[in-house]
Amino acid sequence: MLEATPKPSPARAPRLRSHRGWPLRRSLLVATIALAGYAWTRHSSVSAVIARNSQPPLQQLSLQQPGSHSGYAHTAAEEMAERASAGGSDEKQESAAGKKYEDVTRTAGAAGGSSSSAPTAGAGGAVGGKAKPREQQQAQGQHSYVPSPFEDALRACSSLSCIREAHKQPKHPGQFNFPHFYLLGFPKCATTSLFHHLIQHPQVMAPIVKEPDFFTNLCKDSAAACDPHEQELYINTTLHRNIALSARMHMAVFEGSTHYSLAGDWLAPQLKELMPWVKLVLSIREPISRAISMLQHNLDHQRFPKCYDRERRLIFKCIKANLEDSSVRYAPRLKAWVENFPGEQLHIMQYEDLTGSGMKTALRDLKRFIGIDPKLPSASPDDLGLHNARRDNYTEGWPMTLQEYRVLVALAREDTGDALSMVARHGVAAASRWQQAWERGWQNNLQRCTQSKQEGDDDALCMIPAS
Ligand SMILES: Nc1ncnc2c1ncn2[C@@H]1O[C@H](COP(=O)(O)OS(=O)(=O)O)[C@@H](OP(=O)(O)O)[C@H]1O
Repeated sequence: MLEATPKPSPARAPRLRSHRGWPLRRSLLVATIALAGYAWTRHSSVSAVIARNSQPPLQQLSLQQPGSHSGYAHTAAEEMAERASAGGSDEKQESAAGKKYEDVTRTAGAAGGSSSSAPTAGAGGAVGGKAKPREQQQAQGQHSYVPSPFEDALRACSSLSCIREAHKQPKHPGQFNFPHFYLLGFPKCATTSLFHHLIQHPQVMAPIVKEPDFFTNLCKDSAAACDPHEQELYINTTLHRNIALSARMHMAVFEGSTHYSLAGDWLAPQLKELMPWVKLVLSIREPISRAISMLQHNLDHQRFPKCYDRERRLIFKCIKANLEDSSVRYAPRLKAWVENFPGEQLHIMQYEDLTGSGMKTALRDLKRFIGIDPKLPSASPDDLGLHNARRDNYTEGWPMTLQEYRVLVALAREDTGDALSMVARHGVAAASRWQQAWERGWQNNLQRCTQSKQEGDDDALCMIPAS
C-alpha cells in the first residue's frame, strides 16, 4: 500500500510534518526562529499593501498596532537599509520582497517623501518621536487610521471561536476575512508550486511552512475544543494575526495543508462551523499519475513498500492498492467538502490544466476566486513554477502489462467519474472537459501498449508514463 503522506517539500523551510517525533518545544523553537526571518520578509509585503491601500501618504502611517511586534513601526526607508545590510537566503522571496520595497519607496516618494529621509510616523502622528496634536495633523491634511470593529474584535482573540465572533463585526471595504482561504490539496497535485506562486503575491500572506497541519495533527477531534494554547499559537504564529492586522486586513491570509483534503469527513463540518466564510482551493490530478507520483516520492526517500517489486521495477500492485484506497480516492474525499461548502467558496482545478497550456488562465481564475489582483505577482504572474518534483525521472515510464493497465484505468475512471459528477452537480466545476482529457490520455497509453505487444504475448510489459 502506498502511503498517502506526500514527500517533504524541498523548499527552503521544512514542513512541520517532518517535525513528527521531535519534542514539541524544539519544533516550536525552530518555528519561532523561522518565523522571525519570515516576518521580516513579509513585513515588506505589509508595507506595500499599506502603501497601495492607504489614503494618507505612507510616511504618515504607523504599521505598529497595539500588541504587535515593535519592528513594524519602521518606515520603508529603514526597512530598505536594514534589509540591504541583512542579506537574504531565498532568491525568489528576496527578489519579490525587493520589488515590494521598491513599490513602497516609490509610493513614499510620490507622496512627497524621500526614501532616504522619510520620517518615522505613528498612527497618532508621532514624527521623529514627537507627537503632533490632532488639530495640527488635520490642518496639514493628515488623519489617523480608525480600525474597523472587525479589526478591534480580531485583535482581542486568542481562540478560533473568538475569531468566528469577530467576523460578525463590520469591516472596512476591501478587508479580507481571517484566514481568508485554505489550499487544501490534493496531495501530489502541484500544491507546493501553488503555495510558492501565491506567497509571492503582495496581497497574500501565508505561514513560513507549507503544511502546518494544524487541524490534522493538533486538533483532530474537535477544532473548537482544541488546546487553547495551540489555538493561540496557530492564530499568532502560524497565521500571523498581528501582521495581518498591521496590514489592516488587506492581505489574504492562508495556509496550505494537503492532509486537510483527505480529512474532510470530520474537518469539513468543523471548518464550516468555525469559519463559514473561508474559501477552499483544491487541485485534482489524473489518479494513476498521482499514485505514481506518491510512490516515486517514497522511492526518492529510499522507502520501498512491499507492493513494489524493486528488482524488476514493477509498480502495478502499489498503484492498484492506492487507487482502491478510499482514504485517498477523490470521490469519497471530496464529498464532505462539497456538501458542507457552497460552490462559491470552493475552487477546484485540474492539475493537467494548471501545469499545462491552461496555466495562465487557471492561475488568473484562481486569483480572481481568492479576490486578489489576477495579474500579480508582477515578476511572473502567469507562471506556476515547479516545486517538489520527483527526483528520479523515469522518462521511459513504468512497466506493466496491458491487462494490468486496463485494471488501473477502470479504477481511475470510476473515481474521477464519481468525483467530477459530484462537483458538477454542486455547480463547483465544469468537469466533463477534464474527464475527456484524462480519457484521451488513457486511450493513448492503451493504444501504444496494444501496438507494442506481440500477438498472444499477454505477459508483455508496456511502459506507462506518470504524466
Ligand atoms: N509547474 C508544474 N508543472 C508540472 N508538474 C508540476 C508543476 N508544479 C508541480 N508539479 C508536480 O506536482 C507534484 C508535487 O505536488 P505537490 O507539491 O502537491 O506534492 S505534495 O503533496 O505537497 O508532496 C510533482 O509531481 P511528480 O514530479 O510527478 O512527483 C511535481 O512535479
